[in-house]
Amino acid sequence: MKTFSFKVDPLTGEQYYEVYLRGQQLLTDPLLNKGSHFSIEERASLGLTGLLPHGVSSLEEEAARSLESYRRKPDDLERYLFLLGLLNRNETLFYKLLTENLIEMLPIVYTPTVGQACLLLSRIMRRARGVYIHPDNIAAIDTIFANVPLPEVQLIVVTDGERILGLGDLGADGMGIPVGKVSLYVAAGGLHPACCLPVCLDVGTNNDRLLADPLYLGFRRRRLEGEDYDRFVERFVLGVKRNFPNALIQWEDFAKHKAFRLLERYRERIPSFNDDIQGTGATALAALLTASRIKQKPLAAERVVIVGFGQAGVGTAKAIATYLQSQGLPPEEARKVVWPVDVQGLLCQDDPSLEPWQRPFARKREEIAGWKLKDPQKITLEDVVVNVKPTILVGVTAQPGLFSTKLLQQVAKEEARPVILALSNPTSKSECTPEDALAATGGRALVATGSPFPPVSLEDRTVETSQCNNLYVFPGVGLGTLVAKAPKITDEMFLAASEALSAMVSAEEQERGLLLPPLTSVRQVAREVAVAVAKKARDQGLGRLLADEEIEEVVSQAQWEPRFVPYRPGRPS
Ligand SMILES: NC(=O)C1=CN([C@@H]2O[C@H](COP(=O)(O)OP(=O)(O)OC[C@H]3O[C@@H](n4cnc5c(N)ncnc54)[C@H](O)[C@@H]3O)[C@@H](O)[C@H]2O)C=CC1
Ligand SMILES: CC(=O)C(=O)O
Ligand SMILES: [Mg+2]
Repeated sequence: MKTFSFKVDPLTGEQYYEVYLRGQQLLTDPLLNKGSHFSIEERASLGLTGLLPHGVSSLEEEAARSLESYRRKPDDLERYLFLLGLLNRNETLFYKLLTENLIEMLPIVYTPTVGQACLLLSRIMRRARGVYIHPDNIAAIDTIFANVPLPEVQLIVVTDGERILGLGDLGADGMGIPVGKVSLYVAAGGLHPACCLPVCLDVGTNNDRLLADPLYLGFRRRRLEGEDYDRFVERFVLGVKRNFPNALIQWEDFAKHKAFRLLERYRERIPSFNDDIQGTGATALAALLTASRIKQKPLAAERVVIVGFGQAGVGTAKAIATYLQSQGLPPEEARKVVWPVDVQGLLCQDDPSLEPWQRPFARKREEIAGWKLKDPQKITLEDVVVNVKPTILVGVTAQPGLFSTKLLQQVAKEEARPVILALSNPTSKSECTPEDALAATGGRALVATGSPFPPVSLEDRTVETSQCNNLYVFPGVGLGTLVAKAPKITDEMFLAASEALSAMVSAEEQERGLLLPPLTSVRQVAREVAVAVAKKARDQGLGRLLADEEIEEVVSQAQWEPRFVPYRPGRPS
């Protein structure tokens, strides 16, 4: 259902949209609606005469009006609803507002408020976005995709809602996450909103609260599992390949058992990646590379304890190992820098409950032979900290307060500049706050967190905390892969993303406590990451063979700025 086409006037070179909607229909189409910006000529030619007040506003004036309304909202959830309402009414205006007020609005459209919204989504949603695919409509997958009112889908963010941030199974209410991620693809990555599609694979939920809630809007059954689940996802992927042959798939917020399996099953078949595994790993590695510069100590010489060895934990471990191998370390040595901890404590090779993705990092029992342990059957996080003397501690468990003052003090006892990454989201799930980490380490820690935290005032200085969140990586990886037309996304492309990202942190920013570039530069970050990813793809023989300058040029050209273009009436061919 095409509603418009991009056009260029052959005589003047002017870009415009040929628009197929008229009147009220045009005003209710969020991609096309310009609100009070429609010119007098457009109002006449597109059936809008009399449907709008007299005044014609510039985009800047519309944005100023919206910002006033936004700031009148009493709380974050109301601000979220306002912004989502704007997105559903006038996308260009939404992105103008978001890009110009990113620091203020990011915590609303993304973590933490998006988590609060997902917990309530069936109760607060006013208009659905993207597509919902469930067992009762998967047979009509081609019809579902034909109903998508976008000219060409190139980017899909898909969830099945089973592990939404650290909040667990939220079923179809997890759709807030793909919607939020897509808004960053546009605001940071610069992808055009008309080519991004959020998708919910609503295969049911095992959340009893939702199943019992009469207002829950999702597929009210227990989750599809096993072969039925795999068949369902396969039908979705084949549908994507048939209908949107150039689209890239970003897997988001799946439960770990499915996430690892889907990543491996599809990564060679379709351009796709798992944001929680690979995007997080690449971002955490970038923060560690910056820390390594600050400490003037190579990453190979650090001892990294990763607590929570699921998607984000394994992704971070793999990113570290990939980097160290690129520096010449043999694979086994590279993996040994990481000490993996999960619910059972330190992961050891003789543990029969190890998951396949944990196994390569599990330690040999001989390595802990001399350790003093309270209970040799369970090597706790405290045991690991006392015996390994970590120089870097990474938390991805969704267990708030797991990094206690005592634990942090123990780390600081042995290391002058401990790196503490408390990456769990939303804010309420963080393993510790920057304030806790700095207080326990006498202000010596280099800290980053998954959700935003305010700066911490110490006696002699103020320390800022980077938000170490995959938002720094996924928009650029998506953009770079699409621009390169790469058929797959390799670990080396993610490594290139990490290196480009870390290289952007200036000495002055490092001085302020930042391990990643300031959030105000996310658009340049996406650009640099995209260029690095596209160059790496080319060097690996994937996708288009472009010179460096050509890659830089096509990435710049691909980044859309929120602005209105003129409309001319047309009929779909
Ligand atoms: N900052 C960022 O960019 C990202 C942050 N995250 C956050 O990280 C958290 C975990 O996400 P995933 O790794 O995707 O989940 P996951 O479910 O794949 O892994 C979490 C792991 O933590 C383990 N765990 C739970 N309690 C523990 C404890 N007390 N001690 C040790 N291990 C424990 C679980 O057994 C599981 O293996 C979530 O809060 C999520 O929001 C995830 C992706 C990106
Ligand atoms: C940031 C993110 O992807 C997560 O917390 O799941
Ligand atoms: Mg995620």
